[in-house]
Amino acid sequence: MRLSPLVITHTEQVLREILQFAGPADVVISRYFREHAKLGMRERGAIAETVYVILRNRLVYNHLSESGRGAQMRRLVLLGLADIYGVEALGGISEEEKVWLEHVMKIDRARLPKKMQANLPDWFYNRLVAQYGEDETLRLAAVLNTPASLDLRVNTLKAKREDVLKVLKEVPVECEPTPYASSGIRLHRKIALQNMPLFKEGNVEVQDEGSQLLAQIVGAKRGEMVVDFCAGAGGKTLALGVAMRNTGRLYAFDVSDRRLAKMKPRLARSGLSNVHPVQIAHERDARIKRLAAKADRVLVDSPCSGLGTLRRNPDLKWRQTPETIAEMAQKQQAILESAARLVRPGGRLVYATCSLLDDENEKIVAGFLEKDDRFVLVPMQQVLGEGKIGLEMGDYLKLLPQIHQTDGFFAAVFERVR
Ligand SMILES: C[S@@+](CC[C@H](N)C(=O)[O-])C[C@H]1O[C@@H](n2cnc3c(N)ncnc32)[C@H](O)[C@@H]1O
Repeated sequence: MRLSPLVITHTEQVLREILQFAGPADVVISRYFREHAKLGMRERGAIAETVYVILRNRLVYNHLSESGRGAQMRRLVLLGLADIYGVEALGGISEEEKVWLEHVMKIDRARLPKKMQANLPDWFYNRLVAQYGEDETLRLAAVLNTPASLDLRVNTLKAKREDVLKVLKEVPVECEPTPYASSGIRLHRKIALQNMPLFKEGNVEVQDEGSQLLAQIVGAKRGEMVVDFCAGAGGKTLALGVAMRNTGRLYAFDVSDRRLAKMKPRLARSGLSNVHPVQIAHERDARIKRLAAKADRVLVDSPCSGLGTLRRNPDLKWRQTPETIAEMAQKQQAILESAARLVRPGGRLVYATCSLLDDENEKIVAGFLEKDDRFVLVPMQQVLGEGKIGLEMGDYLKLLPQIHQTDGFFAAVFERVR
C-alpha cells in the first residue's frame, strides 16, 4: 500500500511546530488535525505515528540526515516514514531521495556511538548512567524509545477480570492478565475502546499497570477517609474508589479545574459515589486545613518531569532540562509537606512520581524525612506483602519499563507514628 505524498508535507508541518517545544506534542497534533479536518483517518494515523518515531529517534535521525540534500525537516520525515512503512511505500519522493533513503536504511545503527543510540539528551543520559550504569541505561533507553502496550484496569465493582478477558478474546483482541496488578489486562494491540460497551458501561478504564500498582500500594480500605492530593483526571482516584468498594470518603484534590473536569465522565461511568472532587488554589489552600490529621491515607501522585512515561510522551525528554527538574523538586517537596498534615496518627502517606530521576524521588523522600520526624518509611517489601503483590523491591517501589513492562514509576510509603 502506497502512502499519499500529502502525509510527507503534513508531517513536516506538524513536526516543525512540535520541534519548537512550546507545548506537548499530542496537543499540537490534535490542534493540527482540527485545523485540517479533511485529513483522512489513515493519513492522521501515519502523521502521528511518524512524528512520534522521529521524537523517539531524534539523535540517530539527526545524524543520518546529515547526508542527503534538501530541507532537513523533510529528511527527518522520510527517515521516520521509511522506518515504519519501508521505502517502497513512500509516494511522492524523487529518485534521488529514494537512492539516499535506501543507502541510509542499510547503515547498521548498532555501530553508532552508544550515547547516540540511546536517543536521550546528554544531561538526562548522564544522570541515568550515574544511577543505573551504562549497560542498564542502554537497556532502559531502548525500551523507553518504543511505544507502550495498552493496559486496562477492570472496574471490579462492575465486572470480573476473567469475564472481561473472555469478552475481549471473542472480539477477537489478543490480551492477557497483567503480571502484577490484580485487575489489569494487557492488550497486544491498540483498539477503538471508546466505542465498546465494556468501556461505555464503565467496566474498564485505560491505565498503565504501573499506575494500577501505585493505587494498590495505597492500601485503601472500606469505610476509610482517603485523600488523593494530586488527583488530575482521576486515574488513580477511580482505582482507589473501587478499592474502598464505593464506601467511606475519597477526596480528589487538584489545582487544575480542567483536569478535574475530565474526571467527571469517568466517575459517571465507574458508578462510584464516594468521590469528592475539590479544586484547590495551591497546596496550602485553607480548604485543606479542615481535614488536618483526619485522613487514614493520603496519596501524593506528584507533578513531575514525566520522564518515566517516554514510551507515551517522547517529546518530554526534549522539553525537560536540569532547570525544570530543579523547579519541580521544590514543588514536590512543598506538596509532600502540605499533604502530610492531613494524615492522622497511625495513618499512611504515599509519595509517587512517574520520574526515573533520584532528584524527584529518593532525594525528595530524604528531604521530607529529615524535616518531619512524625513519619517513618515503611519498607516497600512490607507494603507489597500486605497487598499480596508479587514484586521484589527494597525500600521503594521502582518500576522500570525494561524490567516490569510498565512506565517508569517511583513510590515511597510513610507511616505517621506520632
Ligand atoms: C501526575 S499528575 C496526577 C495524575 C493523576 N493522579 C492520575 O492518576 O491520573 C499530577 C497532578 O498534580 C496537580 N498539581 C500540580 N500542583 C499541585 C498542587 N500544588 N496541589 C495539588 N495538585 C497539584 C496537577 O494539576 C496534576 O494533575
